[in-house]
Amino acid sequence: MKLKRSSRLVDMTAYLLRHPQQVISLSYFSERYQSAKSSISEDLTIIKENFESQEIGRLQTQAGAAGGVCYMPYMGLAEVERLLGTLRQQMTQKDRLLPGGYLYMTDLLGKPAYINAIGRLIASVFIDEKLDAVMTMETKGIPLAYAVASQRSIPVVIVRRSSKVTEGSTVSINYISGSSKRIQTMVLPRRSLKEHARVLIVDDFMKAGGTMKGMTSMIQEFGAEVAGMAVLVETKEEQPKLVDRYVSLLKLAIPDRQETPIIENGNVYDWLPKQHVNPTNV
Ligand SMILES: O=P(O)(O)OC[C@H]1C[C@H](OP(=O)(O)OP(=O)(O)O)[C@H](O)[C@@H]1O
Repeated sequence: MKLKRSSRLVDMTAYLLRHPQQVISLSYFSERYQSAKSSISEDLTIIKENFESQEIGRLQTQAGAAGGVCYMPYMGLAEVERLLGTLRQQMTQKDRLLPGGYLYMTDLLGKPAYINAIGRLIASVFIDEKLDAVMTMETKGIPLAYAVASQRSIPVVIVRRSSKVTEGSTVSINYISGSSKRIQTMVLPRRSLKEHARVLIVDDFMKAGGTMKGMTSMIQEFGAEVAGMAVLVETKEEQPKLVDRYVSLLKLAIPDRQETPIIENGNVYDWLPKQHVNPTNV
């Protein structure tokens, strides 16, 4: 389709936003818009400058025959602070505290606006990491895993508590879930991960870290690698956790006999890549 530059810029931007982390050749855009590569290159420079000034993401150019341009989403610091502030405000409600030191978050995990923003933030933290898959443990971590994976155009791998005849042969490991101090089982179909795959593990909540530790063991069973670990909320108690070097967006503290949870920022600011300057007020 032959478009004038302003329409080309809108269509190209929409195309890039719909194909995160995918290398798109200049030839593709040149044919799509029936325009010279030099015009396309100028267009991409305009988009890149706007993406970066508006903190929407990076537009990386890759040289060579298989080269092209790749949109890598990231969330700017101002948006990070707004998102964490909103989540803290939503979670600091008296009736969210559950027996056993849990926090009711299912309503928040079910809101696309929240879960997609949380996915974009976690993807921002790992923007410089090569990732082949996102792993989570059924059930509440699943929306979060898809939100992160969609920012990187990579698959989600869901670990279950028991094997299903509909998933073929499986690998099964036992782990101690710190929450319940009981030996539990994790199961993953053999087809899920290739050797040397780099896997980001995400979950909605971390108490003792046993579930996260179990998933790292599962990844090792497949000869794959843990590229990182991220949770939406960790508990301030149950320290030290059974894993270290994980990212947490928020931290739950439960003061004695107080019914209202205290929600603080987790360690995410320590993990944000260099283009985010750490705020002074956290
Ligand atoms: O750090 P740990 O002590 O291992 O606990 C974290 C677990 C517990 C909880 O899952 P559940 O609520 O048990 O299960 P589901 O997500 O299926 O509701 C949460 O989603 C993490 O997976």
